[in-house]
Amino acid sequence: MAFVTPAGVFRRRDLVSCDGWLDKVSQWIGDEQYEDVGVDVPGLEVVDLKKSFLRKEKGKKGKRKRKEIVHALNGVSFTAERGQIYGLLGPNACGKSTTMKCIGSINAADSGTIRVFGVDVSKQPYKARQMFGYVHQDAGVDKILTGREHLDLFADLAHVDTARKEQNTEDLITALRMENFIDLETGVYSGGIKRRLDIALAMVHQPGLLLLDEPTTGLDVESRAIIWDLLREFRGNGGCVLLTSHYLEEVDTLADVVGIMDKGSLIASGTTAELKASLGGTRVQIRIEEFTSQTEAERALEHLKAKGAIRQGLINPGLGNALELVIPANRDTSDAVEILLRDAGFESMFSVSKSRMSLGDVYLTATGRSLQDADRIAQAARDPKQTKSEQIL
Ligand SMILES: Nc1ncnc2c1ncn2[C@@H]1O[C@H](COP(=O)(O)OP(=O)(O)OP(=O)(O)O)[C@@H](O)[C@H]1O
Repeated sequence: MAFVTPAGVFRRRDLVSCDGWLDKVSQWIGDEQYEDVGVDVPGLEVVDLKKSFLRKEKGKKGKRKRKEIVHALNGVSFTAERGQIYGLLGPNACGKSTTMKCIGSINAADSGTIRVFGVDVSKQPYKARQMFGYVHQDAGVDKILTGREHLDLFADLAHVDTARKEQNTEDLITALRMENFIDLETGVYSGGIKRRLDIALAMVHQPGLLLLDEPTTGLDVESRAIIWDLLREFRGNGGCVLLTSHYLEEVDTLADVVGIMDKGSLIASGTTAELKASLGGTRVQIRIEEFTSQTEAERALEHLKAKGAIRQGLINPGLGNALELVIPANRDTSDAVEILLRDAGFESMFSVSKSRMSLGDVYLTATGRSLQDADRIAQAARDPKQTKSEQIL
């Protein structure tokens, strides 16, 4: 686990074992980190970001190790303004965390530019870190310290003066409703409370940009609602947020602008309303039978494709092999599809439902896969050893 603090990036082992660590940190921070920046620059600018990894597979005795280059980011560009939540959406392994890690200066990008409030992250990392707070994908708190001790430590690392530290700490404890937990060792915290503390740690030095890598994955409903409220308040005060998520609903609800990532590239971006409107079609779900066989569902889908009746379509095994279809705007929607299916010998439908486009449909239309399917494929392709080493980091 890495802690990203304004003073640098540290591993958990540094935190527990390094004597005199704070003194060392003090030498690394200069006063220039605290200079004000212009108010007109965007919170975050990412230009043509590229990053590849060399993935090495450990060979068995006597056998060669296999090496493979993974192009995690293929030139990603986007801008997030102040007072805006920018949601990065995409399946496993599409490059969301790598984007975050490059912005957060955990990974060095191969090429491209990242500016946080106008400050180039690769040229002035310490200054940039003063301006953002980073919440890692996995909870990054230490078991042996209390929540308050963590906050104290992180505020000290950022050289927050005592009065401001006390005020910020109290504000965050109240906003995240942590009063009953803050003086307990974090070893006894539930996942939701740990996550709330993680967010408090990222905000204790009052950054202008928050980088949140899947902040609510697996959280209870209460913690999620509390975090959402805090993010809305932060945005309302002019803060800028970059958020990655697997949850369509979260991005749809929170984000002002959404970037959809696939295979290391940003394939679409805009407000959720713009993205949905750009599709200009209708979403239809058809269940031929309550439980349609895979063969019959495939035959029906092929028939609709051959007739040019749909723009995208897939079979949903989780719903009795239902057909999930995107029908172009100029087509007469579900009735025409039903007639075509009847022509192909499918007598009556178990159910037919129409809806407006969702963010999931935007993804489906852009990639030809549902987000869930893309997740499953990426999960299967991912190297388990590398995944483990990323988790340890
Ligand atoms: N340190 C690393 N070494 C080798 N490959 C890596 C490393 N970090 C990431 N990758 C690879 O880069 C690609 C993008 O990974 P990344 O973690 O950015 O995806 P993601 O979209 O955040 O997925 P998830 O939601 O599962 O975290 C993946 O193929 C991943 O295996």
